[in-house]
Amino acid sequence: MSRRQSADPRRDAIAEEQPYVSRLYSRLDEVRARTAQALRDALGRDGGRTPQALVEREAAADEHARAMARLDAVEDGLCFGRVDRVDGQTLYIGRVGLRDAAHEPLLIDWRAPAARPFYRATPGDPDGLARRRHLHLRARRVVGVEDEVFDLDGLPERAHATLVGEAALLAALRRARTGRMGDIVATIQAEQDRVIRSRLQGVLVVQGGPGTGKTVAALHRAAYLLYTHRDTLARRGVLVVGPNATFLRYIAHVLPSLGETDVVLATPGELFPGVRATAGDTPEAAVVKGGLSACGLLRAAVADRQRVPDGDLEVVADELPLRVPHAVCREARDRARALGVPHNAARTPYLNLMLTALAEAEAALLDRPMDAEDRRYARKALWADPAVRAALDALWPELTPRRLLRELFADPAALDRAAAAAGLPVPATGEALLRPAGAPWTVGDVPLLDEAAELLGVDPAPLRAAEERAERDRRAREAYAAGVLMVTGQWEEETVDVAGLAERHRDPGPHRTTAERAAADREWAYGHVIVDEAQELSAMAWRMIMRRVPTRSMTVVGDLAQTGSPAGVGSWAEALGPYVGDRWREERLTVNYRTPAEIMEPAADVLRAVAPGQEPPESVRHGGHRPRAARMGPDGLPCLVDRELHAVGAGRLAVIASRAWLPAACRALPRAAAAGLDDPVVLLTATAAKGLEFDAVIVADPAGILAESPAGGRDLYVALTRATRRLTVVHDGDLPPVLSRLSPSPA
Ligand SMILES: Nc1ncnc2c1ncn2[C@@H]1O[C@H](COP(=O)(O)OP(=O)(O)OP(=O)(O)O)[C@@H](O)[C@H]1O
Repeated sequence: MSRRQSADPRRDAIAEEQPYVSRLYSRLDEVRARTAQALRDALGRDGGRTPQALVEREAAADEHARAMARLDAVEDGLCFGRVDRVDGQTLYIGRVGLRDAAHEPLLIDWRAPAARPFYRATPGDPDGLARRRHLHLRARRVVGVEDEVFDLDGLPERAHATLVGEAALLAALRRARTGRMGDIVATIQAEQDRVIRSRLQGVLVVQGGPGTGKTVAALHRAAYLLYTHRDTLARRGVLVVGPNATFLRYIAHVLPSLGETDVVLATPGELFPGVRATAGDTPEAAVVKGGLSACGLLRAAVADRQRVPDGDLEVVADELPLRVPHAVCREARDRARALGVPHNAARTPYLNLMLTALAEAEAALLDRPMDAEDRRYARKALWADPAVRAALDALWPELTPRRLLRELFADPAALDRAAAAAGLPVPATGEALLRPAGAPWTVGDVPLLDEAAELLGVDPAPLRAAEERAERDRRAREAYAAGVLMVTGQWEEETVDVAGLAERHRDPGPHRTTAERAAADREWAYGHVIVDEAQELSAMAWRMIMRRVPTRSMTVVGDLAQTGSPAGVGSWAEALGPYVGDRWREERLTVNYRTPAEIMEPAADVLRAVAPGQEPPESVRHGGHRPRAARMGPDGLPCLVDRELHAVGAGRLAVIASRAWLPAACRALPRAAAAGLDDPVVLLTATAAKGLEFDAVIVADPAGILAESPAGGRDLYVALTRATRRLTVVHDGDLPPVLSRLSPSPA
């Protein structure tokens, strides 16, 4: 280098990097301009006026628009790393891959194999690197660099040898929270990188304590898989399942910031198209609905809708009193059941048998012989009679999943019959499930709706409506095409046919992305499914999710020590065994990036009490504010909130309260009660706080949280581990013994 070295090597390094970074941004601008032009061309293209051509144009424009969005997403922090290999090669690592005009790589996408050593190299195993450099950019300017030199001879044995880019990592962790999760491309750690780059096939379980980066690593894995297997996954889509809408909003920004927008994010309550369930169940109902014995309950409930009249079937049709003997009705039902097809599919054969029996009763009454043609006609005429239709509908109705469940849960006698047939306790099962017919759908209902859809078969109503619509459209197109041929004088030409011309004018509907199509289709098979907070899922929810991914290509993320749902799983083997046996692999994340060691101490006491076998994760950060306990009632909260807010400056604060304190806390903090995650202060229950984090946390009424559910201890563990900087526990009675480490101080 010809430039003279100054006394400040860091400034020299910044000056050394700026020209290369500027070149990267110039190249990014060129690629953007090219993509914008391609988008304009696609929009302006006149490929003909047929609907097909319009859709093709829309699809091409959509592709370019996405590429544009991807390029826009990488503006901030385009390049964040550089590696100098021992073989003399230097590579720059960034959010996207860029090549120069001669196709030589300028910037390596963080997901490319060549970027791997940037994340994996440690002093103990430098993976071919002589040096790793972290670059910090602000608005296209290099403002900081930080080097790790893998000079093994010069390095002592260090306990933190597993941390990658420690200073950059700590700087990232010290930043105030914004209410939204951010990406971590610049500071992914080696154990997280193993999760992110694990192969697509099979089930990967990521088990780790709070704050170990399970969620953020899983989202980077989605981006990595989409990059590495774009062909398969762009076609089939990726589904990310998260526990609730607040959590999905919290993580929603991560994938777009990595340039990936085509992923379906859904809660378990949204996995049945057309239903958005948010209501919870009582613990008793959650246990009944979540256990696999709910399958037997639903099977019995469907069988209960395939009825035989108490005596003979008697119907007055067209003023004739018709009678079908009880035994014939029973035989018709048993024969339809024996077909072994779903309820709605077996209805047509059942109706045919019953209409034939009624037609024969009619013929006998009129003393009229009947041939096959007469029988067909008589069946049709009988089916048109409202009295006949009502009688047969009552015996074998056409059912949708919603109707089956709504009517079952509102009918105590039907619940008892189904529970008894399924070998479940009577009347306890019915008492747990009974509710008014108009009650909203609960999250626990959704896997049951899905199960019911399997038992009932295709919902015939929308199918019939779609068929009728398609037929109407076809006739309209043919009439239009015939008109065109008349006007153009081609009517007589044999080479032009009306149906063919009509087909060319078929409107295939608006272009929809894979994610949109997948989210609307219950039977969509995703290319990969990521399940976060997976410990909360019931056995029935697992059944539903497994239907969405027949290839079993999945990432299952969770912490068994944080299970709050009474229907949640006890072990990963229990959850996954029924679907993949023992063919799943596990990665463990062991380092806590969120909670400082001082806050983890009382949390670890709680963990030892509620989950003795589980180890708390090791905190990266030490030496922060010591957590404390304060005796006060809900009316002391506003003052404490003000003090804590002042202490965290621009950061975010959460009050996590027991359900017992919630009404009074809402009155004391009305703004926080109505707030979202973007607001400075938010009031939540421990269940709602799962997966989230805040600079400061006030845990209100720990004794209440402990007492409120069988999983109260785990809920308290979740609440205590949400803080990145400050934790205060407030209580009006005695502090629970498990928190005795927190010395009470006057409020
Ligand atoms: N390598 C990293 N670099 C920078 N920040 C990180 C890194 N890994 C994790 N974090 C940060 O640590 C915090 C915790 O991550 P995350 O929410 O993914 O943890 P989790 O294991 O899902 O926690 P929980 O089980 O409590 O939901 C987040 O703010 C995340 O951005």
